[in-house]
Amino acid sequence: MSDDDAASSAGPPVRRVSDWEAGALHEIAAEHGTPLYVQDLDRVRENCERLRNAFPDADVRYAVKAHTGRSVLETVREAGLDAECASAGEVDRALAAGFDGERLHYTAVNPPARDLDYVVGITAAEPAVTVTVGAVDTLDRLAERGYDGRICLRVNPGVGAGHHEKVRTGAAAKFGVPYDRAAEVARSAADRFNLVGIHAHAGSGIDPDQLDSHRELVTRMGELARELVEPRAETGSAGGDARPLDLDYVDVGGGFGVPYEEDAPPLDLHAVADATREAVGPLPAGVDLAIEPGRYVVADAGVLLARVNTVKPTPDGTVVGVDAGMTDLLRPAMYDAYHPIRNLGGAAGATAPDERPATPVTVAGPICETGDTLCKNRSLADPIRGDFLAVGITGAYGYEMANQYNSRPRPAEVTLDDGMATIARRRETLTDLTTVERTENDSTGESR
Ligand SMILES: Cc1ncc(COP(=O)(O)O)c(C=O)c1O
Ligand SMILES: N[C@@H](CCCC[NH3+])C(=O)O
Repeated sequence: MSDDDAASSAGPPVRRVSDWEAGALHEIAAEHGTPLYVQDLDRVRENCERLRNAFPDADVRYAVKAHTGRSVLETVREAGLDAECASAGEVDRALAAGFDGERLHYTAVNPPARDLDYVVGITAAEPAVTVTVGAVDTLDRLAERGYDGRICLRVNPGVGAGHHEKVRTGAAAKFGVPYDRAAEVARSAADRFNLVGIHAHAGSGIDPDQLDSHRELVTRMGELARELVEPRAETGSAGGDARPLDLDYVDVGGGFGVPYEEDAPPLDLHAVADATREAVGPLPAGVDLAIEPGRYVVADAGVLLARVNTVKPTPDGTVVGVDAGMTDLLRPAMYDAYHPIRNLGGAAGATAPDERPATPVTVAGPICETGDTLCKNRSLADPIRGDFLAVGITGAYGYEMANQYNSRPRPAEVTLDDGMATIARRRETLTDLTTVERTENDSTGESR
């Protein structure tokens, strides 16, 4: 089946910023103010369905870090996906959104003691939360806490991919046990814990031209799974240990890219799925394929609405000041990431944006940093003070990376469900900025 066929049941392969209904966004912005994230749960559902169509035989785990909002987690759970969590906080959110422990995978990267204590603690009540471990020290720290639950071994496959060097994890030494030690560490882990799987993740934002790296990673993981489950004596790990292990899955990570540029082609998910199955090769009986996409599920389900407050001609071109900046959407400042921007109009008495000339502009936020721009020298329908701008493809790693730098309260978020807008996360207030600070009457600061 091609992506076009799948589209009939799960919508088009990507939703562009031009596909959003301007009138509806105007109404939402007028009611809730800006900056404001809007997340469409119907689109999240479509994306889940598209993934399940493309990978019907795989366990699909949503990488919660992309968007942790409760209604998004509930939507993903109802769509039948499991959850991959990066911290105790994400596990807690997923449980609160109704995921059963057995549908949760906690990927522990240099985990703080507090996170391990939490997960070991809840495992008494939620026996099947799986902890994915990428270092022998982490195994030891779990054993010290009496953990005897499900373990997955994170492997560093030595091959990475992704939209920016800062998000290529597959070859970064921080992540996982080096590939050539993985079999030995897996066998010793199986002596102490219930080892159920192996895992690797190439990185985030894998575009069509990086599929070779994904393929290489998957090939290595398929080979490792066979070596562990169906060892031949001569392929035993160091010391000649060739005991067969009993694994449930090989998780080849997430990272499926979405097109941010207006003219970039969408990933052909069915081609990715075919390449994945071919690269992993024949898996031993009882071993399933697992994937853990985040961005693909939520990115094009979201837009960020901002309002133009300043239009300034300068010798370097027109600078359009808006009320959303790098504290609301960090990706352009952090990765030079491109997000499409559409002028929705709305300035009092002004003509509709499609009747205005296109002008090259830099869109800058309210933060006291030169890098606080959402785009540079981009052609937009001539912005006028009072217009609303829609910044597209912000549903993944948008609100999640928002912060309070410059003492700016985080923005609000509205979800759309069957077109109905509901406030999902209220706008922070100035009071929220200081709620964790010690006061004169509070000697420890810990009770608040
Ligand atoms: C371990 C792990 N799994 C899954 C993901 C999801 O990546 P993406 O949102 O690009 O699909 C990430 C993020 O890079 C990750 O670190
Ligand atoms: N935060 C990154 C993705 C990193 C995913 C975590 N490993 C982004 O916005 O593209």
